[in-house]
Amino acid sequence: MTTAVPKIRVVVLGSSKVGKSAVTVRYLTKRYIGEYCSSMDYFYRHYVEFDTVRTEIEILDTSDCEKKGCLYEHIRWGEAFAIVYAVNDRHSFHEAQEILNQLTKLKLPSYYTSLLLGNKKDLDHCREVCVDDGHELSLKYSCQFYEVSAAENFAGVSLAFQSLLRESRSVQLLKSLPIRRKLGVNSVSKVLGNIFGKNSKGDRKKRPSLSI
Ligand SMILES: Nc1nc2c(ncn2[C@@H]2O[C@H](COP(=O)(O)OP(=O)(O)OP(=O)(O)O)[C@@H](O)[C@H]2O)c(=O)[nH]1
Repeated sequence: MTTAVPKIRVVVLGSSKVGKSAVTVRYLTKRYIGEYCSSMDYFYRHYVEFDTVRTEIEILDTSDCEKKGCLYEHIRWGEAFAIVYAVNDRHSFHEAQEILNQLTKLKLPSYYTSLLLGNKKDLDHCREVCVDDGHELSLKYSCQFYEVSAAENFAGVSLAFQSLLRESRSVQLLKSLPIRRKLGVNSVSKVLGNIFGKNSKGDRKKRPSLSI
């Protein structure tokens, strides 16, 4: 009997021209491509390995979905979300906040994971959004937060996507556990500890590796 390959559906959202395609392609290919055809959504399929388990990743890099009116559809489809803004564009930060707001309204109470990504960190000289604003917003919506530059390097972008995927995979594993009775607080902390790398005494275990 063949076991199904686990799958994570990722949606990349954000205002126009913040670098959604740039960060997505940087993550997938390590390359930076300056210009993309706007007004198109791009769909990618990609595989990563979590603790020797091959996982299929589907990434939807969206474009102008507020104007096209397909935000709702994209939010319904995805289970992990990267919300991108540009640090030199205050308006894009407000739009990111609006998307996080919509996510909360449309997705809860089902599980989803989200990542707030401040792109174009290299344009520090014309910054309109400070790091603290990003942190604050991520705390408000309980999402991960990274500032990156798709133009300048691969490492930051890769780390951000890996964290989002790892959290999403952990949530999937938790959901798939055959819980027949209510777990006590200790049991829940044990399960979380196993996934996030702590044992029940609070000692940190070696983090499982992720190769892409
Ligand atoms: N300086 C700088 N420019 C960037 C960076 N990332 C993307 N850009 C530039 O920003 C512009 C928009 O990038 P895209 O990746 O097309 O942005 P997008 O959000 O996918 O755009 P739409 O699909 O039209 O909404 C391009 O000119 C990129 O070269 C970055 O990290 N730093």
